[in-house]
Amino acid sequence: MSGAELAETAAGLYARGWLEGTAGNLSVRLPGDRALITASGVSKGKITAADVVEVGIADSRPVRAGAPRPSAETTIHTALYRLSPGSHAVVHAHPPYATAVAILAARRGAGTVTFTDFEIIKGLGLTDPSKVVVPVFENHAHVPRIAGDVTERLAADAPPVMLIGNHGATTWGPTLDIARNRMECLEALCRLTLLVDRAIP
Ligand SMILES: CSC[C@@H](O)[C@@H](O)C(=O)COP(=O)(O)O
Ligand SMILES: [Zn+2]
Repeated sequence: MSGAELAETAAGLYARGWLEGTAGNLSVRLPGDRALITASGVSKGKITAADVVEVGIADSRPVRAGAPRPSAETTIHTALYRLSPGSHAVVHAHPPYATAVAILAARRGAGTVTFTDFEIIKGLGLTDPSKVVVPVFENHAHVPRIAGDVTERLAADAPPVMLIGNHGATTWGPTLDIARNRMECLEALCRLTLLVDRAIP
């Protein structure tokens, strides 16, 4: 896995309008309990090899001195790698429909959003694709607090997708392509739900 693969996937998501401004962050797991993550505050539409940072999964800190500042959401990525040893990539984006659902869920104080009987649920790779309960985490200003909530609340059998209230979505999986596909599936679920006006508690 390399910075070039992160850049290519990020550019694709940016082109879809899911990473406006400097929004979004992507990472891949590296050997040796490390991860390669996008730098903070740069346009993910045009990142280069200079805009990715190696961090430790245990401490979320850059491995090398003088590296660019890693994503502000590094602690969420590393929490997911610690919770899910089979996951090798994490994608965070602000896709419009998923973000709209995250806003509605936060307004209603909903800790989960349930999607039922959509064919696209199968794209999440669940054992039972008839229904998916997506956790919604509070968007604390201090991001490590969100990571703490993820560590505390994410069940062992949780789906590989989550929403952050008033903010966006994060997905993960065994490869970067799969984590990106899951983001597309979550966005489709949110779009369909808003189109047919169902599912939000
Ligand atoms: C455009 S502001 C968005 C940020 O606050 C954050 O939510 C985000 O997605 C990107 O943060 P970053 O630190 O660049 O990885
Ligand atoms: Zn974000």
